[in-house]
Amino acid sequence: MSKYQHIQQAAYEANMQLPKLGLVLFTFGNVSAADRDLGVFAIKPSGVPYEDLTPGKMVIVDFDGNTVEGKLRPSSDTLTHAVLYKHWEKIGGIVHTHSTYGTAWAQSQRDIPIFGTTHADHLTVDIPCAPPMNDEMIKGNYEYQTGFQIMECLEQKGLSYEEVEMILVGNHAPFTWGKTPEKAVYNSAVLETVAQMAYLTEQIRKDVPKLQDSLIRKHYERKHGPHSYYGQ
Ligand SMILES: O=C(CO)[C@@H](O)[C@@H](O)COP(=O)(O)O
Repeated sequence: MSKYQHIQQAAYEANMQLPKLGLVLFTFGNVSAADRDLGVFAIKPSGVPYEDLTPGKMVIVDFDGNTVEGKLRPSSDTLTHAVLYKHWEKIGGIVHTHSTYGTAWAQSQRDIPIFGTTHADHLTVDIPCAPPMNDEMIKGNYEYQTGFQIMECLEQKGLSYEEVEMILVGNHAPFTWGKTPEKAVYNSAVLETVAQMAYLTEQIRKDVPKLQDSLIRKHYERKHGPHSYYGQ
């Protein structure tokens, strides 16, 4: 019996939500669940179809990206997860998907504008898109660099990872996180829904005005409590 079975079970259950929510195809994407006291996380094995997953197949990795337990190769995005767990002390779950609308916005290298209250219920700002990697970063370790691409984008925009729990990585796809893997999965579904609504909104009308700050504040604080607004 693995001493990590609690996070293997949590990672397995969260991974199985992705195909159920229509957020992944075949073996795209991955979810991890961390135990911060043990300094490790359980992550989906690379290239394994969701229908073949079991809790025991989740690979245990430390926050430096070293495999601690497991026979299978951890996800190819493991180092991105490791960088974020190492630098963001309050997160316990990370999701990466190639969900259609979120990935289309990431490929367009655009932030997803805040057009409506559905978006404002979850964030008070546009969903950020990290600029694509430069040649220098690409020469390095791609997945390791993606973690820094994500952190640097939030930092440059003056955003906190505890308030904005989702991002698009330019030319790649969405990453989301949260205190738990369940919250990270929830955030991935919210991102995909908001991405689809924003795309369709721009199809209906090109010059769409963004939601006014007063309504963003009203909606966000109604859901998250007074003085929780952090928009720009
Ligand atoms: O981002 C990508 C590929 O661009 C990965 O999420 C996707 O192919 C899944 O890879 P893994 O099976 O997790 O190694």
